[in-house]
Amino acid sequence: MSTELLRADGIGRRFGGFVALEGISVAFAAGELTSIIGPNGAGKSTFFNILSGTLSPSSGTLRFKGRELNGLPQHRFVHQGISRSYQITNIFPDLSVHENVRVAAQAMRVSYDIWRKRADLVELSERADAALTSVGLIGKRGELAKFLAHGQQRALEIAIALVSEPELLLLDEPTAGMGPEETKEMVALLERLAERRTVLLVEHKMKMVLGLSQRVLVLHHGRLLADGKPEDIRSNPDVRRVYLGQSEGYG
Ligand SMILES: Nc1ncnc2c1ncn2[C@@H]1O[C@H](COP(=O)(O)OP(=O)(O)OP(=O)(O)O)[C@@H](O)[C@H]1O
Repeated sequence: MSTELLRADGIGRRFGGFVALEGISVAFAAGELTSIIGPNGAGKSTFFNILSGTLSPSSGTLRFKGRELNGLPQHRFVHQGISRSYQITNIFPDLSVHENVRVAAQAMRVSYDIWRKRADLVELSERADAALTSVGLIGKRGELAKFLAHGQQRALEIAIALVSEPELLLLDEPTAGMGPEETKEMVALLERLAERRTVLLVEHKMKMVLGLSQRVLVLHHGRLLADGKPEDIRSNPDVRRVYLGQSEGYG
């Protein structure tokens, strides 16, 4: 039987008088790779931001391994075991690849001790390298981040999210801006990452999502339109209707 990791109950979000999300109830099992899709403006980012602690819900409850998360700041989500990547590049271009991840590891520390022992710094460095190995960037550790190709920069963002060793990894459009070749490499990376942890991602590329995910949630107008295995989503008439006329078809 699969263990429930994250549970959202009746999640809603308003922006002024506008209802961006309403009544979303969904539970995520440990070990699954789930994708959230939906047409533009469906509420994907809003929901993703709520699940990662970047945004508070206006209503509803969020629980991680049974513990309520509502009201916790985002760094506490990270300490609970939930880590996210950012779609907007969140890296320091003039730092090396390794330094980018090490800085993230350092920032995770609850308190900063200026008399930190050398052993601690070595440990941070090793953690950074382990995260870089996980995303296939260890060979680039000494390069300045700004010289990485776009796909490699996206992989670096994921390494930054991985350095806290999260149980739940949330990825915001990991293949955004990528061509077919880079997308293929990212999909292979996501598959590898999902072997050892629970992954939840927001994506626009429907064909890729259906090939990669074990489960797909479809949002539409701030509500959960469909929730199921890729094959069920592919044949779901409601999903087909909302995607009709969109440039990103089923492929
Ligand atoms: N800070 C905000 N203030 C006001 N309205 C917002 C805010 N953030 C999102 N919205 C509105 O909420 C709705 C859902 O937005 P959201 O960004 O979550 O959709 P999305 O599915 O991620 O869209 P896209 O695929 O275009 O990124 C949209 O109508 C958007 O205009």
